[in-house]
Amino acid sequence: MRFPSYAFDPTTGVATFDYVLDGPEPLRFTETITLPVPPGDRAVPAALSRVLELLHVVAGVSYYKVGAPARVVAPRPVAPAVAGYFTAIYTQGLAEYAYRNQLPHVLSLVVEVPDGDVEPAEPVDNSHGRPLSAVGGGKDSIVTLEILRAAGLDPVPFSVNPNPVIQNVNAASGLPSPAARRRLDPRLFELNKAGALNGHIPVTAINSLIAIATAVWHGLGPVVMSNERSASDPNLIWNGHEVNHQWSKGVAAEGLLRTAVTTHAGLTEPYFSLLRSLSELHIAQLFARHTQYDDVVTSCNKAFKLHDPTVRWCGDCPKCRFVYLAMAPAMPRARLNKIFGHDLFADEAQVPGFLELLGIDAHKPFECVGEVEESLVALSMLDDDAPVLVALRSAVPAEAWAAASRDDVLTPGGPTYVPAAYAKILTDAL
Ligand SMILES: CC(=O)N[C@H]1[C@@H](OP(=O)(O)OP(=O)(O)OC[C@H]2O[C@@H](n3ccc(=O)[nH]c3=O)[C@H](O)[C@@H]2O)O[C@H](CO)[C@@H](O)[C@@H]1O[C@H](C)C(=O)N[C@@H](C)C(=O)N[C@@H](CCC(=O)O)C(=O)O
Ligand SMILES: Nc1ncnc2c1ncn2[C@@H]1O[C@H](COP(=O)(O)OP(=O)(O)OP(=O)(O)O)[C@@H](O)[C@H]1O
Repeated sequence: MRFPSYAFDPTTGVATFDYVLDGPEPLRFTETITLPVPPGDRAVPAALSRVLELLHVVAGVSYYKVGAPARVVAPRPVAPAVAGYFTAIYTQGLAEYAYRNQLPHVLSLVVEVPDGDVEPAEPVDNSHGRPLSAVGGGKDSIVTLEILRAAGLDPVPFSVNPNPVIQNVNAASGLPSPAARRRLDPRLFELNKAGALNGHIPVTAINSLIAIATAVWHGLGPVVMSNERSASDPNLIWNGHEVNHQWSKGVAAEGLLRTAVTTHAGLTEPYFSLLRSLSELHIAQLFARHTQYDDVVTSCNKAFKLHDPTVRWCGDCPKCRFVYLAMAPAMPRARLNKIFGHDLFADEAQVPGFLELLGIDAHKPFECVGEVEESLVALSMLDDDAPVLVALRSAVPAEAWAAASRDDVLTPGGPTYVPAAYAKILTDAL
C-alpha cells in the first residue's frame, strides 16, 4: 500500500488524501476531509500541515482493509516514535479485523518509512487555549463538555460528520459547534458490495486527528476526549495478541497519539481523555445530573451508521443493553425508559444479551461496552423485581458476585494523561 499524495486548500478547508493498493490491477482511492475554516485570515500553521501528514497515513486503514497487503510504505521519513504509531494503528487498531478475517500477518505488519532526514517540529505551546471537546452524541462526551463548561474553560464542542443525533446534542448544549466533514471514497462501498475483505477500523484515531487539526488551525487548546477506563481492556487474546474493539479509545493508543503529535507537529499538549480514570458506571452517574440532554443523547452505534442509521437507541444491541444497565441505578426507571424509548428490563428476550455482559458467555462482545465487573456492580445496585432483573440475579453464580467490588468500579483509577489543571477540575466535579 502506498500514499501517493495529499493536498490541502485553506480557502475551503478541503484536504484530499490519496491511496493506492498495488497489484495487477492497482486500486486507487481518495478520501476527502473538510475542516471548518476559521474566521478571518488565519494563516495555515506549520503544525497543521504536520498533523495532516499523520492523518493521511492513519485514515488509510479504511482502504488497507480491502486487501490486507503485506507491505505498507509511509509517504515520507518520520521519527521512530511516529513510525511506531503508524505500525500500532495498522496492527493493534486492525486486530479485530485481522481476527475476524483470520489474517494473522496483519498483526505482525511493520509500516515501512522511507530513509531521509526529518525536520524537527517547532514547539507550539497550546496548553492554555480553549479546549476543543469532541462530541459523539453519547453520554460520555456530554459529561466532559459539561465539566469543562462548569469549570469556566469555555469549551468548543466539535464533531466529525455530525448526524441528526450529534446536531441535536450540540443544539441542546446551546454552544456554537464547528464540524468537519469526512467523505470515504465511494469505491470502497462498491468493493464491499462485491465482497471485498471488510471489518472494523480504529475510527477514534481518525476522528482524533481531525479534531487536533481543527484545534491547531483555529488556535485552540488541547483536544479533550471522553474515553473511559474500560476502553483499554481487550476482548480476547488471539495468537498472543490482544484484540480490542475499542483499541483506539484505549490509554495505550492515547499515549502513542500524543507522542506522535508532539514529535511530528510540536504541540505541547495535544490531546487527552478527561474521563480516562472513570468507569462507564461512574460516567453514567455523572450523566444523570444533566436532564437537558434526555431527549437527544444516543449511544447506540446503529444510530451512527453511514447508511440506514436508526433514529436513536435500537433497544436491542449490546451497547443499548450496557448503557441501559449502567444508567439504571442512577435515575428513576421512568426517566430511563423515556431516554431509551424502550423498557429493556421488561423484555425477557433481552436476558441472553445481558448475561453476555455479565460474563456468563464466551467473551466481551465486540462493542463499546464496559467491563463485566461494571455490569455486575450495576445489577447489584438494583433491587426491584423487573422480570429481566429477576432472571439475571438467579443466573449469576455466587463467586461472580464476590469478585465484583462497588468500590473498585466507582473509585477513579488507572493511568491517565490528564494535565494537572484538568485533573483538578475533574476531581472537583466528582
Ligand atoms: C456505526 C458502526 O458501528 N459501524 C460499524 C459497522 O459498519 P456498518 O457497515 O454496519 O456501517 P457503517 O459505519 O455505515 O460503515 C459502512 C462501511 O464503511 C466502512 N467504514 C466506515 C467508517 C470508516 O471510517 N471507515 C470505513 O471503512 C465500514 O467498515 C463499513 O464497511 O461495522 C464495521 C465493521 O465491523 C465497523 O467498522 C463500523 O464501525 C464504524 C467505523 C464506526 O464508526 N464505529 C464506531 C461507532 C465504533 O465502533 N466505535 C468504537 C471505537 C472503536 C475505536 O477503536 O475507535 C466504540 O464505540 O467502541
Ligand atoms: N463523530 C464524532 N465526532 C467527534 N468526536 C467523536 C465522534 N464520535 C465519537 N467521538 C468521540 O470519540 C470518543 C469515543 O466515542 P464514543 O462513541 O465511545 O463516545 P460518546 O459518544 O461520547 O459516548 P458513548 O460511549 O455513550 O457512546 C468520545 O470521546 C467521543 O466524543
